[in-house]
Amino acid sequence: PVSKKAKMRDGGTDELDVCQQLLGELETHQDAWPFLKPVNPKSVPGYKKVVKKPMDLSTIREKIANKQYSCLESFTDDVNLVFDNCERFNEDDSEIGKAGHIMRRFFNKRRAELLK
Ligand SMILES: Cn1cc(C(=O)NCCCNC(=O)c2ccc(F)cc2)ccc1=O
Repeated sequence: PVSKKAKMRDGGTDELDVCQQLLGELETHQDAWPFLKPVNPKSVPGYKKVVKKPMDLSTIREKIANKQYSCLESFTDDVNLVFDNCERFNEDDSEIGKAGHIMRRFFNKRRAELLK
């Protein structure tokens, strides 16, 4: 496979490669289940009022496909939005709250590794 160093040859495509690599790893993580699809406001009372900017991994996948991310930073902002929304709405010691913390730590670790 392409070496990590080569990944950071030039801005554009390489950053997009890193986004796709990271998103794939988030989607297949065992604790990703709360974040795979948009939260259904009908089945989660209060969510619509509390969470002003909903975001989830399938929406991020769609945005990548539609070339809506200009750089790794704009992609990172949406990933962080997923986990910030989660912290806002869920107790830290709840199942979904714990999954959010695990997934955020995993994302930050893998992003740092891929940028080395
Ligand atoms: C991020 N967030 C999610 C929920 C939530 O209830 N989300 C639906 C989870 C139900 N989804 C599954 O159980 C599932 C999904 C995919 C899969 F492959 C297996 C199981 C509530 C508050 C909140 O802040």
